[in-house]
This record gives sequence, C-alpha cells and structure tokens, in this order.
Amino acid sequence: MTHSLVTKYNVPGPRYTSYPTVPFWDDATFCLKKWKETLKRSFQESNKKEGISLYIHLPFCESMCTFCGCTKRITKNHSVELPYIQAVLKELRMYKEVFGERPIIQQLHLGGGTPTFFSPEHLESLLNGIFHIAQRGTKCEFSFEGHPNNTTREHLKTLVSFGFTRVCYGVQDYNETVQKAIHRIQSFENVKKVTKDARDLGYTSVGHDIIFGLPFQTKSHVKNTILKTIQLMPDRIAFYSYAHVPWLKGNGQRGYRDEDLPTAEEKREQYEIGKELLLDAGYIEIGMDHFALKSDSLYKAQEEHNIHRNFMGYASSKTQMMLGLGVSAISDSWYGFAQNVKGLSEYHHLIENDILPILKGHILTEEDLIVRKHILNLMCHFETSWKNESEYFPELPEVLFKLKELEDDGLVSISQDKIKVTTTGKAFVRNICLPFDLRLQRNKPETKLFSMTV
Ligand SMILES: C=Cc1c2[nH]c(c1C)Cc1[nH]c(c(CCC(=O)O)c1C)Cc1[nH]c(c(C)c1CCC(=O)O)Cc1[nH]c(c(C)c1C=C)C2
Ligand SMILES: C[C@H]1O[C@@H](n2cnc3c(N)ncnc32)[C@H](O)[C@@H]1O
Ligand code: MET
Ligand code: SF4
Repeated sequence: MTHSLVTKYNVPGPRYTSYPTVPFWDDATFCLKKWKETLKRSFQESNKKEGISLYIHLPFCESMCTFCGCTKRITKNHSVELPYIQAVLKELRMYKEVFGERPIIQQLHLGGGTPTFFSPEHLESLLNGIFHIAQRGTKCEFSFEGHPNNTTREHLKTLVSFGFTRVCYGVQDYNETVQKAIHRIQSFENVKKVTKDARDLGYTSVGHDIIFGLPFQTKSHVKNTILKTIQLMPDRIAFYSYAHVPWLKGNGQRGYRDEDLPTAEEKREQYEIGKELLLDAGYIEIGMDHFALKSDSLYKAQEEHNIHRNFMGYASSKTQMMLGLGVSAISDSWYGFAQNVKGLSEYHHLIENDILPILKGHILTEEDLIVRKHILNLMCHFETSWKNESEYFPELPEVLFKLKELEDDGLVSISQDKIKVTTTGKAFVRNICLPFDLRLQRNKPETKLFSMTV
C-alpha cells in the first residue's frame, strides 16, 4: 500500500450502516404518524412473503471497556434484567398493534451491551415472550453477541433450544498491554472454551471480533492476535478499524491519550498484516471489515449476491423490514428509519405510558431510496450500476466526476453504466461511497461526526 494513498484518503467518513446516515436524518419530515404509515405499508408488502428482522439491544455490561462505541450501561446489579425484558416485550406488543397482525420473525439478533449479562432464565423469558407475540419464521437465522468472560454453557444451550445458530464473541486483542489500556482483561483460554462449547452444542457459525488501531497496539500484537485466532478457526471474523469518537456523549472512550493511538500509517499496516494472515489461512474478505470461511453462510451469500448490510453489519439474507427494540435501537421500515431514546429511565418511562420510545427518525425521499441502493451495492458487492432508468439520478455525472480522481488512484474502475471497486479500493470503500452521499455533499459538517476512514 502506498503511503500517499493512506494519507490522502484518511478523512472522516460514515460507516454506512444506513443511508442517509444518522447525523443527516431530517427530523423535520418525521413524525410518529408518518413512521407508523411506513411500517404498515412495508409490513403489508413483506411480512407474509419474507418475514421481518428483529434486533434487540440488551445494554448492560458489568465492566466498561474504554474503546467501546456502543450504547451501554455499566452495572453489577442484575435486578435491572427483568424490568428491561418486560419493557422490550411491551414495545414489541405496541408494534404488533401497529401492524394489526403477528409479525413473522425470520432473523433475530441480540446485541448490546452484553446479552450474556442476562441470566439464561431471563433470556428464556424474553424469547418465550417474543414467540408468544410473534410467529417464528421457516428460514430462521438467529444470532447473539456473547462476552467470552461470561458466556456459559447454560446460555448457549438455552439459546440453541430457541433456534440460535450463530454467536459472535468480542475478542479485540490478546495482548496484555492493549487489554489493560482498553480495560478489558480476557484470556485466550476463555475464548477457546466458549468457541468449543458453542460448536459442541451445535452452533454452525462462531464469529470473533478483532480490532486494529487500538491504543498501544502494534503490528506484532495484531499478528499475534490473528495467529491465536486462526488456531480456533472461527467461521467468521470481523476485523474492525478502531473508530475513535470520544466526542460521543457517554461512550467512555477515555483512559488513554490520542498520542497512545497508532498513526494512520501504522494502522493501515496493521490492517494489511492481519488481512494477509487471514487470506493465507483460507478466509475470504467479504464487504467492509468482514472475513469468512468458504463454509460459512456469509461467503455463500456473497457468492449468490444475497448479502445485505444493515445496522448490525452484514447479513446473509435480507428482509425489507428490520424492527429494533430497546434503548438506542434503530428500526428500518425501508421507507423510513427511527432510533429509540438512549437513556434507560426515559425508555422505561415512555413504554410505561404506551408511547413508542422514539428519539428521532427519517422518512426516505425518492432520491434517498436510489442513493441508498448504490451505497448498499458498493458496501455489499463492491460494484454498482445504473443500467436501469430507476437507478439513475440527476447528480450522477457529478458523482462520477468526483470518482475520476479515485479511478486515477486505482481504487475504482468506471465504465459506461457501472463502477467496480478494485482490489486496492476495497479498503477504501467508505471513501468510494462518499461522493454518492448527496446529503453529506450538500451539507458538509463543520463539527466532527464520523470516525476516520483508515
Ligand atoms: C454492538 C454494538 C454496535 C456496533 N454498531 C452498532 C451497534 C449497536 C450499530 C451502529 N453503528 C453505527 C450506527 C449509526 C448509524 C450510522 O451512522 O450509519 C449504529 C446504529 C455507526 C457507527 N459505529 C461506530 C461509530 C463510531 C459509528 C458512527 C459512524 C462513524 O463514525 O463511522 C463504532 C462501532 N460500533 C460498532 C462497531 C463495529 C463500530 C466500529 C467499527 C458496533
Ligand atoms: C460488537 C463489536 O463492535 C466492535 N466495536 C465496538 N466499539 C468499537 C469501536 N469504537 N471501534 C471499532 N470497533 C468497535 C467490537 O469489536 C465489538 O466486539
Ligand atoms: N459485550 C460483548 C463483548 O464485549 C459483545 C460484543 S460488544 C457489543 O464481548
Ligand atoms: S465491548 Fe462489549 S462488554 Fe465492553 S463495554 Fe462494549 S458492549 Fe460492554
């Protein structure tokens, strides 16, 4: 990788889990009435055909990892579990009222925070509650995020009995200095044990999350972490670039200084080293940040062009509608987005008063729908085209003009009616999406909103 490319393209940029990205949602056009309309429309169009996806945010953790950008509440008091589950179930019932019919759950993901903070018994009540209100789909894909330090065989057994087949564990880095800096001490032995337990109990996809660019992390730490990971051969690996966003309220990114972070140059080298080791071990790079073995469903989905990106990252199939429950969760009705309030007491208060706990949202315009398709294509398939009239938008020539420079740098190739990301360009896919992001182009932010793209 040439140094000049890294320097040139290391700019703040969204991770494109949605388009428009959250900071560009237009709250002025959003209200509860419109949100419910888009939900009903989408539900009518898609529930019977393909079901819906459900994301449940379980925000508690016993200990604060200082790198973490997720919405969480640190506590050792487990009495928070039951009231939270009851609130989430009530939120689902409120949505069922809007739909007027039982939703069919095709995909279910428990994220956090730490879902394994909850006792197996409480997770069981949560799932029993869900499948009392909603119907189970026929092609279920159920997954959860587990903390290697507190995922027990009981957790795994309980969830497998409800049809869960995928788990991803937070690993981040095995080095002690790095672990101290991010306030997350976690041994290889624990990861090995929970990986084996999941496999023994029938999970078909075990994933590990690894991060490069963490405080005090070096190339040799990354190399060691990947080599250890390869010993366990997880089916999927998320190899994330550390997103440094200390300005986000309450995310707790502290305890280290900016100077303790690797430079952009060093960070890119860490990525290159990790990527080479993963490719040598038989992993295939899929979309942004993701690697999978050829036996994993994510690889097959990519081959068959079924891969989809949503707020949770990549999925091996798509539903038009994704409902997010719990604090900070985002829902996507395809025609609109909504994000829940982030505070626990506010969430409980609104639910108690039969009010959908929504903080903000966005109704997509015709233009948003077209642009979103192109950004999704780039993030999922590393290419996009405007062969059909419905894929064209008036600003496209300007977008292509801006992309010319990226083409000269070898990141994309542009032809008559499509663009393709090159092998070098894959690491810069966020930069390639930027010219398509019309809302950002029209309204360049003056304050920092996004993490750096390298
Ligand atoms: C399990 C924790 C979560 C991670 N991502 C999400 C959760 C719940 C979901 C999520 N990620 C982002 C958004 C905002 C929507 C958007 O802007 O498209 C949501 C709902 C984007 C995002 N994620 C991270 C940051 C800093 C941002 C803002 C955009 C940016 O600066 O790039 C940090 C981060 N969180 C997670 C990962 C994997 C990650 C960074 C690699 C997990
Ligand atoms: C769910 C997964 O999200 C990743 N994750 C959480 N916060 C960040 C961040 N600031 N930067 C990069 N990755 C992050 C971790 O790898 C975790 O395991
Ligand atoms: N909280 C779990 C962990 O840190 C799951 C991933 S982070 C949301 O391991
Ligand atoms: S990384 Fe996982 S355990 Fe750590 S604070 Fe974030 S959500 Fe909690």
